[in-house]
Amino acid sequence: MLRQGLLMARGLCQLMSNKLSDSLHRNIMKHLNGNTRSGYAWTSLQNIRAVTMSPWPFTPSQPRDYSLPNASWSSEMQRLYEHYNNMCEMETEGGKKIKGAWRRLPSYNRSLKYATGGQCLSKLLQGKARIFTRNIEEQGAGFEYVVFINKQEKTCVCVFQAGHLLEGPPGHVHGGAIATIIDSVTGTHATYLSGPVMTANLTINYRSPIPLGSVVLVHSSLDKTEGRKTFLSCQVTNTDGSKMHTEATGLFVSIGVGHLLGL
Ligand SMILES: CCCCCCCC/C=C\CCCCCCCC(=O)SCCNC(=O)CCNC(=O)[C@H](O)C(C)(C)COP(=O)(O)OP(=O)(O)OC[C@H]1O[C@@H](n2cnc3c(N)ncnc32)[C@H](O)[C@@H]1OP(=O)(O)O
Repeated sequence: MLRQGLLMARGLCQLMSNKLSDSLHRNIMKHLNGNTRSGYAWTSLQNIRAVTMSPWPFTPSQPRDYSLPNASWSSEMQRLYEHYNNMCEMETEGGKKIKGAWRRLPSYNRSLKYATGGQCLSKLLQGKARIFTRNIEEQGAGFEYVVFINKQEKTCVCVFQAGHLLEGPPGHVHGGAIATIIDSVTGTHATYLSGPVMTANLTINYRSPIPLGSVVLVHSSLDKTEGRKTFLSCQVTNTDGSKMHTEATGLFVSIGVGHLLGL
């Protein structure tokens, strides 16, 4: 089972390798080609692909990239998206690459078929597994967010608009939803830095409530790495940075394919 998982993961990575050259992909390939401690390529794979990935392993059509603007995005959300997007590496019409420190991470709503769904689910339900933050179909109702990574500074920022289905205290965002976006952003950041990881510890201080429907920034930065451990800090602020909503620290431990396959 482990060998099969590794072979499928490696096959998929190779399919993508012509078009993928970022460090996240290199990180995953390094792990797949290395020992079994970190030999799988779950959700990270589709999250690093932009529009051109082919062939897609689930459906004949391209999957939706949830990190792109949609009609539910407020003008503030759109403005911040453009702000960071304008600092990303870009290709001009002449095919020339303009360097930018930032990179937008595409985001899809499911993991790789062979590495998701959970051993406790029937085959039918395994196919229905969806990423927690991307499973509300109504645009704007749940988590609207886009993640940008700064390769040079090893930092990460997420522009997050919290929809009406994330209510906790009246008119404000649920603490669990805040924890979810923090876990997702820092988990993605840790994966980008260290390859496949799982959250071992997340410590959260809620400083001020986040109004439902507002846009906030989720900043993640690397504190240190120690062997298999990646330590990150995270702050959630309003969009001009004048108000601290939430502070967190996270520990992410590098894992191998066997960990998720129950081996
Ligand atoms: C995260 C990946 C994201 C991928 C993103 C891809 C791109 C984006 C795609 C889609 C976006 C979605 C993003 C979602 C993100 C969500 C992430 C989650 O929510 S993960 C689910 C919740 N977490 C669990 O369920 C773990 C459960 N725990 C475990 O499985 C194990 O405990 C594990 C793997 C964490 C460690 O187990 P061991 O057996 O491999 O290793 P041992 O020896 O126990 O620990 C290694 C070192 O870490 C320390 N350690 C472990 N746990 C610790 C803790 N809680 N506090 C402090 N230190 C701890 C230990 O003391 C040890 O340190 P010494 O090497 O001796 O120095």
